Amino acid sequence: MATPVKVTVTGAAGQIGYALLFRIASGHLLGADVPVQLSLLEIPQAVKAAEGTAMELDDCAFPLLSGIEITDDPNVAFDGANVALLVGAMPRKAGMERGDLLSANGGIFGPQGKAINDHAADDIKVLVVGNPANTNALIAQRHAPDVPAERFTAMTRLDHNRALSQLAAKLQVPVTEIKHMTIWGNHSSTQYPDLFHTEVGGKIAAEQVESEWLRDTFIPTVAKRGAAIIDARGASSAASAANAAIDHVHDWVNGTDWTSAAIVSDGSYGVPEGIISSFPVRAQGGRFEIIQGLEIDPFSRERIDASVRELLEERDAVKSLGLI
Ligand SMILES: NC(=O)c1ccc[n+]([C@@H]2O[C@H](COP(=O)([O-])OP(=O)(O)OC[C@H]3O[C@@H](n4cnc5c(N)ncnc54)[C@H](O)[C@@H]3O)[C@@H](O)[C@H]2O)c1
Ligand SMILES: O=C(O)C[C@H](O)C(=O)O
Repeated sequence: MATPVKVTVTGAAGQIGYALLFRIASGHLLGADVPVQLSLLEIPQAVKAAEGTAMELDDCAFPLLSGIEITDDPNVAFDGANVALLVGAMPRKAGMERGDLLSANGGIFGPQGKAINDHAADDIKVLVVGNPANTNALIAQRHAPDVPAERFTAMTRLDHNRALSQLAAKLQVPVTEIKHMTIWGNHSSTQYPDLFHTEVGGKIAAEQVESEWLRDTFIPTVAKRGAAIIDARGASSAASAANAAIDHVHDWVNGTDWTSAAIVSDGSYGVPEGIISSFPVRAQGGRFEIIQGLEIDPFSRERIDASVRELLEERDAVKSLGLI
């Protein structure tokens, strides 16, 4: 068998962790022929619960799972890691915005970024799920000067999938007929799900829906879906978040011609260089690249700029907290 790929999952005993680990171990993250070594990072109080999940993973006898290690030490957890899923962080409660979690969660990501810098494998790929995901990814990236910045990403794939599903329901088409969906900006209520480049049946989606629906229903439904889930479930999204994390890494590694991911900006589309913002991306040879050359209409420009402004405010807030 090939050498196993080491996948480190933080917050392994949490609700996303529980929905994620079994799918990684069964081959959905990297492919049905890629053996996986799992490394679970938890805080000391939750190590026992992570051990319980590991017992269940053992009991599945997954052919691709070559081993599981569990630790509360980031230096051990990230040692030799090829893929790191940074999930461990507090979820928001009803009435909070994700940005309200910055001071509670920001402190987690500096030490983890440094541990990745010092111990991870040369090909490390990092996906930050813990909220506020974009800015936590920025914190981690800034603590890892030896790792190429492009390896730090944050998750907007859940927003992308939500947008696909809402549009498919509206137009009564299968999600597979929708091409070129894009989420711009922050994984927050300012995000901009863009239907002006999305195509359904080869035609622009924005031209197939009423402009009021696009503005007053579609955008807010997608952008506030996380809060609606918390309201309905009494807990933040877990299985759909785990599914999106699988999609993000799977496509990053195996390639895609178009999806959404929050990656370090190179200044494209007027998004200031260095912040981690969602773009339309393709993946090729294990690298994301921003899809270039899209025309941005004034309606879209205003919304992209608003979300980017929020990212700049979050960056300045973590600067003043001494986190970057
Ligand atoms: N980007 C997205 O689309 C998206 C979607 C859903 C949830 N989230 C976020 O993901 C995070 C996790 O959500 P959840 O529902 O699994 O929460 P949860 O509370 O069920 O689990 C979080 C786990 O993280 C662990 N943890 C806390 N600090 C840690 C640290 N320093 N190192 C390792 N583990 C640590 C906790 O012990 C806990 O087991 C939250 O911040 C949530 O808001 C993001
Ligand atoms: O909304 C949240 O706080 C959880 C997560 O980010 C989501 O989008 O479901």
